[in-house]
Amino acid sequence: MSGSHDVLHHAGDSPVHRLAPHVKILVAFGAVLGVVATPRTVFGLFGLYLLLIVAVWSVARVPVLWFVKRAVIEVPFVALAFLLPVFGTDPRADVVGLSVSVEGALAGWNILAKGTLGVLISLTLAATTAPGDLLKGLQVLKVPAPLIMIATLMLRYGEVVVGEARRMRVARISRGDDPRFLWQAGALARSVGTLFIRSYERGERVHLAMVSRGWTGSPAGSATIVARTPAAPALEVSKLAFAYPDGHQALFGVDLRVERGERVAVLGPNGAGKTTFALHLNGVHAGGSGTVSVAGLEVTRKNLREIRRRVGLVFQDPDDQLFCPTVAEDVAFGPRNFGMSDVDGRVRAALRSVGMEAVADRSPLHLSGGQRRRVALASVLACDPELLVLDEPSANLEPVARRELAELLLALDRTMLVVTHDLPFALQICPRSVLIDGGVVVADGPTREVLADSGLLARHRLELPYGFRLD
Ligand SMILES: Nc1ncnc2c1ncn2[C@@H]1O[C@H](COP(=O)(O)OP(=O)(O)OP(=O)(O)O)[C@@H](O)[C@H]1O
Repeated sequence: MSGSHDVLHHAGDSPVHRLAPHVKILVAFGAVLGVVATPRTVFGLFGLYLLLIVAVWSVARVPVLWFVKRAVIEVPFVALAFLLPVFGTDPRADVVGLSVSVEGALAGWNILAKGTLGVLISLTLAATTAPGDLLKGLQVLKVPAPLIMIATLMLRYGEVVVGEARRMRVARISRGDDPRFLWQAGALARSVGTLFIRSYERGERVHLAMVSRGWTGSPAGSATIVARTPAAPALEVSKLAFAYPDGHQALFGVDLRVERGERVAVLGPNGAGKTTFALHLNGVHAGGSGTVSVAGLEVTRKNLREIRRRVGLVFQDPDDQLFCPTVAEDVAFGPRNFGMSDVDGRVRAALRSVGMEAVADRSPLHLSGGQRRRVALASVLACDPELLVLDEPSANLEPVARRELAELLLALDRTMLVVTHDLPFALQICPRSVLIDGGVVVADGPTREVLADSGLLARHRLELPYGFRLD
C-alpha cells in the first residue's frame, strides 16, 4: 500500500495511539504554543520538554531512530541556525578561537530548540494518529470545513508524491541502482524531475475525478434539475474530434448513439482514444469539434453542472477517485457538490448497493483494491447518474472480485458505457459493443458478433484470452 501514512504514521496499539485524535491535536497544539512562549534562555526547560517527548515515544512504543530519520526535514532550519552566530550582529565573543555573535548565537539556539521541538511534537502526533483520524479530530474541534478540505487535499497530494517516489525507487533499485553510491546520483537527480512530472499528472487525474463529481472550488448551490427531453437518447455523439494541447490528435470524428437502458462496451487497442472519448461525456475534456448530448442536453460550458450530475464517470484507478478521510465522506462528496437533498441517505443507499456499508467509517486508503473499486463506484452512484461510464472496471481485480463486480453491474438499472480490454467481461455485461481505433468507431454491433469476428479483432489488436470460447 502506498501513502504518506506509511511514512509519517507508525501504526500501533499503545495508550497514545488510542487517545482520541481531537485530544491529541489539542495537546500537541498547546505543547507547541508552550514551546514557542518559553523564553529562549531558560535552557533547562527545553531539556525537560525533550525528555517529556521521548517519554511519550516510549509509551507509544515508537523507536527514537524512527523520529530522528524523519526530523531531517528540519535540515534547512538547522543550517540557518548555525549561520546566525557567524553572521550575527555585535557584541561578539571568542569561542574556541572563533568570533561568534552573542545575539546571533541566541537567535540560532532559539530557532534550533523551538523548531526541533515543534517538529518532534508534530511528528509524534502524526506517528500516533492515522491521517484520516487527524482529519476527523479537526472536525470534532469544529475547524471550518474549507480548512479541513485543504488539509485533506494536502494529505492526498502528500500521498501522491510519496507513492510515486516509492514506485520509482523500487523501479530504479530493481534495475541495479544503488542510491548509496555517488555515481548513481545522476539517476537520482533525473528521477526527482520525473517525480515532479508524475506527481503533477497524478494530481491532475485526482482533480479530474473531483471535477467530474461536481467540484468547482466554491460552495455548492442547490440542485437545479434541468427537464429531460423524453424522446432523446441517453447519449448522442456526433463527429467528435479532439486534439490534446501538445497537438496530438486523439479523436477523429466519433459518432455514437446509445438508447436509454443500454449497456455498451467500448473496446479498442491501447491508445485508440477510449479514455479520451469517455472524458468528453461529462465535459472533462472539451474544446474539440462535434457535439455530445446526454438525454437531450448538449455538453456545453453552461450545462456542465447538470451534465456532470447526469453522467457518472468511474475512473480506471480508484486511487484517483478517492481522497476523503472516510469512505462515507468520499461517497458524500458528489451529492454535496451537486446540492442534492438527503446526502446521508444517498450515501447509505449507494454503499449498500455495492455491499460496502460496513466500511463507511474507514479510510479508503486502508481498503483492498476490490473494495476501493466498489467504493469508487458508490461515490458515483450516490449522485444518481443516468449514464454510468466505467473506465476499465475489471482491471487488477482477482477473479472473485471481478465476478462480484459483474453481478453488481448487471443488477444496476442504468444506461452504461464500459470501457474495457477484458473481452469476456464485455460479453458478460454488455449486449452491444463499439470498437474504437485510431480515434474513430470502426465497428458497432452485438458483442457476441463483434467478438466472433476474428479478422476484425486481429486488425485492431484485440484477442480473446487463451482457452476462452464463444459458445
Ligand atoms: N494528456 C495527453 N496529452 C497528449 N496526448 C495524450 C494525452 N492523453 C492521451 N494522449 C494520447 O491520445 C491517444 C488516445 O489516448 P487514450 O488514453 O484515450 O487511449 P485509450 O484507448 O484509452 O488507451 P488505453 O487502452 O491504453 O488506456 C494516445 O495516443 C495517447 O498517447
